Amino acid sequence: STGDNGSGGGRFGALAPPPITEELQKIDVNPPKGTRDFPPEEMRLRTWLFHNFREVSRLFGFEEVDFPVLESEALYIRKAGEEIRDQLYCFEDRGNRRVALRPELTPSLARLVIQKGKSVSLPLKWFAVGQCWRYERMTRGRRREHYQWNMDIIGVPEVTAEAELISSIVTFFKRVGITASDVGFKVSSRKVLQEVLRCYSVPESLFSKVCIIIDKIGKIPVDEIKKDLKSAGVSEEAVEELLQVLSIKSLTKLEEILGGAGEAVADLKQLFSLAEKFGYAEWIEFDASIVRGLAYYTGIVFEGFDREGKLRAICGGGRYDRLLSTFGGDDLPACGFGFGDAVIVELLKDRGLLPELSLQIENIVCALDVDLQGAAARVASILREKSQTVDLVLESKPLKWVFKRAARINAHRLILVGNSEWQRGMVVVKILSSGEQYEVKLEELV
Ligand SMILES: OCc1cccc(Br)n1
Repeated sequence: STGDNGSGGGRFGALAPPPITEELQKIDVNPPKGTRDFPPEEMRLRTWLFHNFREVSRLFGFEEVDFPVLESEALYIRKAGEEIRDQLYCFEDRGNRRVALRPELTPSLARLVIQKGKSVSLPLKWFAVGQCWRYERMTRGRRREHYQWNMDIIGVPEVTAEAELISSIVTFFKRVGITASDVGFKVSSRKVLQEVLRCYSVPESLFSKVCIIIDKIGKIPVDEIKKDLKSAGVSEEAVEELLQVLSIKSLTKLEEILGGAGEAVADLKQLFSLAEKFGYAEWIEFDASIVRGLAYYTGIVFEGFDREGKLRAICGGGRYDRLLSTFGGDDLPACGFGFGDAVIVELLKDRGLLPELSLQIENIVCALDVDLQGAAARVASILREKSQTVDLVLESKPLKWVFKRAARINAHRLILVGNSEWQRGMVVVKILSSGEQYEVKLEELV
């Protein structure tokens, strides 16, 4: 015997340690800052949204892909001073590897395309719906995760690829009831910037950095933009000309300034012509100030905006013909877009377009006697084998409870398994909307 009388005193009385009681700390039941739970109602809306993303991607002949949420940090280390770099959710794993929660999907797609190499035939039309992360100081109260729908076309140098992508987003908007009077696309090309910078002999090596600075137009004072451009190495004269050109909102005016020989004007004219053919010309407008905030864009860029000007950009994308070579691969023409799951829901709410999504269950099955629980389970299985949805009451409950649950889950009918009926191979069916009630043979239950 240990002489321990269980009082915690033990043989040596006071010397023994006190009994260890599990300190039950109440954990914080909220999700981490900037992240969301998706309880059933929110999950139904998310499923509806993603279903529309996937349906449009299917209509356009795109194949679904996905990648790890965790990627090598190296995929996102670009020296152009992007916001996405400053907000990288990165850390060193237990193998001392620098890793990051993906802030976007395009670099993963580029990595997979390189990995696949010649084993895939071009053009590739891939889409993904994936959670992306950023570590932003919560002072701005913004989220740290969102789900992005991406569609990408790899291997098509022509502007038809960008036109097709914009068409897919317009198709999505129309599916969910959004019209050209609700949203539009601002379209430009980074080649506009490139041609202006070349006129002032600004080195190509500054191109990405200048784009990232220009993308801050409207977000920080213009004097800061000018200061940043000059400290990046752009001459005062080039800065003034650049800002002038970026204020242009007409393609005709742009052609007057840049001339009609450059690729920028040619690409944009072709895109607007294709928009007419696709039937979405009323959705797009030229705006030279659009450059987007990712360093790797090289040509056409676009962003979806709400015409009331209340929300941040709904989606954005463009051409990125040089991304693969930054990962050591052979360059391939590429373009794509990202479409977040949060701003669109705010827009749908604003426009009264959120769908009515409630749980719909065809049958609630209940045993009227505890000895008939097995019989009720059998009825449930028979109905499920006929692809009928069944909520099986799993415990002995008063009928009042069953009717309340039936109402809560929007059950269409109540199947009651009672002794006298079961003895005759029957069950009772009650149509809950009408109150109609009848007996039916088990084998005839449909
Ligand atoms: O829109 C850029 C972005 C990237 C990751 C997570 C969130 Br929220 N937002």
